[in-house]
Amino acid sequence: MNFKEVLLVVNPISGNTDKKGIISEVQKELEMHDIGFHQYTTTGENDREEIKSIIDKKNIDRVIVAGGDGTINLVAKVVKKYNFPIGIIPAGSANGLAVNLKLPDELSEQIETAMGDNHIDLDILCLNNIICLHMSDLGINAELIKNYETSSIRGKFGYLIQSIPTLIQSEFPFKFKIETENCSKNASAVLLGFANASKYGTGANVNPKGEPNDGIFEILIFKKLSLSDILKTLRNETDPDPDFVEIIPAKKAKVTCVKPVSFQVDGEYIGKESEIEIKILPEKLRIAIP
Ligand SMILES: Nc1ncnc2c1ncn2[C@@H]1O[C@H](COP(=O)(O)OP(=O)(O)OP(=O)(O)O)[C@@H](O)[C@H]1O
Repeated sequence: MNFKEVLLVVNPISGNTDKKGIISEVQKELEMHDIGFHQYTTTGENDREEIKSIIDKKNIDRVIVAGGDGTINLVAKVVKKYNFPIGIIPAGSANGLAVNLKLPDELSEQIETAMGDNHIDLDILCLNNIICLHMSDLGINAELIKNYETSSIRGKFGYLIQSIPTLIQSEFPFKFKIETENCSKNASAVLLGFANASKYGTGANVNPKGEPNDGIFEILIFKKLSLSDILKTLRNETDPDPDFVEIIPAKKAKVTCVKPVSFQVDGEYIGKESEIEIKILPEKLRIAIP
């Protein structure tokens, strides 16, 4: 192992699960290899500043994140300036990035991967100056996340409960103008996705050709809510019907909304937006993979 000091960043609320088992296993493994163990528990406030300060003061040379996509995104904002990889112990409600990176299900294998030498240099999308590692979207999914964040029930069940009022209240379809380096078009959609990977955290394979390290992102125009097509994506069928989802690869793009539309990045609700500028940052994020 070519690192000496590890910071474990733990989100205590993510996925509505207790993280004591993860913390003790990571600590045990590091002690066995004579590697320094440091822990930071997120509070939801000033986490970036606190993490940066620990990395600098303790000469941290690997960060392991135990949380969901929102926590990984938070850590990425700090760590992308440093040269070491981050390891991921998936511990969120829907671990979209972990699903796409095919991280193992067993904690012992997750720890082994997080401390291993294999890595991927992940593209980092930037949407209106907000970084995205996995999936962002405008429309009904962001409305669902907004309703989830204001409710008291966490975890997957919380999302399920919010899906019905979200469907009833939503004013879809939303109208957009999409401009990329290659095309300009108007679109009407239930959801307009910006994908740096192929799957949502549910495992729905909505962007079968998407790779997280190819220097390209995909704009996904979901034209209708179709249960049969959603089930096909969940069954991992890799040939989506163009009447359900149209996919536009791009290196940069601008999307203008006819009316402001709810917007989310890596599972965090941002707000209602009228215009989104999307590009890929020149720097990459190094993540340990199996
Ligand atoms: N101690 C804390 N108390 C409350 N919120 C926190 C705390 N630490 C982090 N957060 C919030 O957790 C969110 C990130 O959660 P993450 O996406 O990693 O997991 P998740 O299980 O997908 O989350 P959620 O249950 O919200 O879907 C951020 O909004 C962050 O502000």
